Amino acid sequence: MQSVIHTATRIVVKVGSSLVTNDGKGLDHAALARWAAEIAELRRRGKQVVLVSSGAIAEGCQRLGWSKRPKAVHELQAAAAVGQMGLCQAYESAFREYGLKTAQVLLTHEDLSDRLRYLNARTTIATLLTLGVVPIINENDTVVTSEIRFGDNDTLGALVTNLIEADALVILTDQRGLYTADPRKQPDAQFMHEAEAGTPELEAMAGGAGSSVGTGGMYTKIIAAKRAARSGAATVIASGREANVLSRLADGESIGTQLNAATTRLAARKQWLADHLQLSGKLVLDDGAALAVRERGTSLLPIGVIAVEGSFLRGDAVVCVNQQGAEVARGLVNYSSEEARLIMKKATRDIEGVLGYLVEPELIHRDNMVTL
Ligand SMILES: Nc1ncnc2c1ncn2[C@@H]1O[C@H](COP(=O)(O)OP(=O)(O)O)[C@@H](O)[C@H]1O
Ligand SMILES: N[C@@H](CCC(=O)OP(=O)(O)O)C(=O)O
Repeated sequence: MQSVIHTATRIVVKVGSSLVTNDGKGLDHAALARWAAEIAELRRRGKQVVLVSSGAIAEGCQRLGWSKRPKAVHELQAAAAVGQMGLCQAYESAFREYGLKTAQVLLTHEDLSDRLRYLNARTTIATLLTLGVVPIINENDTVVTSEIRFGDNDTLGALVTNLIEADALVILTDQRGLYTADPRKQPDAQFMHEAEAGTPELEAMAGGAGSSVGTGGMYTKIIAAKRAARSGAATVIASGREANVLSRLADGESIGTQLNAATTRLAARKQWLADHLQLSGKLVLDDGAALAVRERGTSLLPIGVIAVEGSFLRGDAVVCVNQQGAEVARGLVNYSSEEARLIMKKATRDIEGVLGYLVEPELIHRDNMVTL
């Protein structure tokens, strides 16, 4: 089997607390340096990489001299705030060695469930990737309450994979990959090289949280793979201590456990936009725009829109129809209906003059649109 990472162009790499903090002993700078070197190598091969890193709470506890992870939420939040500083600093210097800039992105559940914030997060991360920056993502632990936390970063990694429509999620952990049972408890458990993500048999294989510093265990990794598969991404669970793990995966070497998505990315995205989004309005396209969007999959510019119907906000889903009323595409719109009415039929360069600001050059970016 050739690893999916060989052909993947956009990859989310998640590293867990136990790895990042050397089982809670403090930031493992040597490991961070290794991953930075590897991610730099992936970038050289033309791949875009987003890093989801845990470790803020564990590092914060270490810096505060707490030998045990506290139970109280406010203490966990304080520890995260202290530790996140250390994480950022360490990643920044590790990546600087390879001439790469990093960006800190802290997300909450609401950022991914609210459509406007979703669109903003998606656009910002895409922009960072285009600029050649490595986004380093963690949960914004300081402001979230226990009921709405992702809690473990496996879930966050999967949601980021969905958010940016990555081709693959790589979860680096302290085990070689997935076994038929927790190898800490059952030493005779069998190693699994490949499986389909999201099957009930797979969920049965994972015990609870494994290490004392991590929170998820293998169960959250399996659920993460199921979520990632919804946007058509495969998940690889592998050891972050394996030498050159990322570049070897990129060479196609089969390392760790690969959990494949049953659906393709394109099919998943069409399904998502077709099923789950309530349409808030309609844009009527002129013949040229309808043709360009449908045949060439281009972004929709304001100049190609001749009428705006309904009331919607930036980030809402709208339907695009041709002058005969036939549906051409659906997508997440960058401007509200009020703004869209002002800028329709206008060239992109005129948007700023009309509105006094430019949010995006397109009314709907091609990445946020599916043609039917
Ligand atoms: N079926 C399984 N295969 C492999 N590891 C498992 C399995 N079930 C439970 N585990 C445990 O999950 C742990 C990894 O999860 P966790 O400690 O949360 O890591 P991380 O901090 O990397 O997210 C392993 O050390 C292992 O003990
Ligand atoms: N946001 C938290 C991560 C939570 C956590 O422990 O995640 P993980 O180790 O991936 O199971 C932190 O930075 O400490």
